[in-house]
Amino acid sequence: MTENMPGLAQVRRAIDGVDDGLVLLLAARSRLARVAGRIKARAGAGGRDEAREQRVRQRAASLATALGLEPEVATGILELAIGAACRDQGLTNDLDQGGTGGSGRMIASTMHTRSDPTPARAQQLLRFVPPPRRIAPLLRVVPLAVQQRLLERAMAKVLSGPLNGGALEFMAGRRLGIEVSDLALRWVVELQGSRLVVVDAPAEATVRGTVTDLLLLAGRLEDADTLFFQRRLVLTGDTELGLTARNVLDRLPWERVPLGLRIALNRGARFASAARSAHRAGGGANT
Ligand SMILES: C=C(O[C@@H]1C=C(C(=O)O)C=C[C@H]1O)C(=O)O
Repeated sequence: MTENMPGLAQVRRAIDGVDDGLVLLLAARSRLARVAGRIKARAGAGGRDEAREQRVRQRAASLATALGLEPEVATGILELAIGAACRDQGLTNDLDQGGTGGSGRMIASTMHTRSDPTPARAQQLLRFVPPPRRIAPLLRVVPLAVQQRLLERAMAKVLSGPLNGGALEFMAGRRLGIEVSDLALRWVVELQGSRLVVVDAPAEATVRGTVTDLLLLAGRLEDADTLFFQRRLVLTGDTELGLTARNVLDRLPWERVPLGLRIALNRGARFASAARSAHRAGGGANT
């Protein structure tokens, strides 16, 4: 059938050549990463370098955009390459409890869940977990005041360091919206004194995302840049306020968040993400 299309065979041969080149380049990258790993190990500084990984992703996304390629194509391939390089160096994706990285932060990578595949049986069971949009109507029976109090308490816990250290001063009198799209939840928070409170007023800037992506961000399993690049988190309204808030959250001293909460967020995010993958694999959409 394809032989009837003039020129197609030649173009496909050229595509094959490019694909071979891609694989060759990936093999070369893998060798170089191994050398980097050895150099770091010799210097006694083995471990993942989150900031470096972030720069790698950002460079690829910018170059791809400049070349008219979807940035996700480049970052997706690099994400796989970085994950493989880390596994090659024997680096794990687990919670960083102040170990090798030096920064004490947990490693953020989209590979966390993918490099730790969910066993087939668990995958089947996860499909029975209702997707968030089906849980949304149930949440509506939770009184608004209760929801607000829970959110205020969670923010006070997670953000106690920046709140007491004055890092959130820029939020004084400003109103930031948080929208969990698939749960149909929406809050507007404002800094009053040293407390973030939920208010009943329009937001100046809003961050919107699914519960799974927001949990992945809060649990540091994915970083804000990746989520914004991939438009899984969307910022609307006053961009400056939104970006400042995002940057502060990005620099959040994770090691100061109570360990129990860190683990709960991490587990919750992994669970939500695994359930989403199971739904997608099962043909579910928008979960
Ligand atoms: C290769 C290195 O090790 C890891 C792998 C990276 C990569 O594949 O680009 C980047 C940072 C490190 O987490 C390195 O430190 O450069």
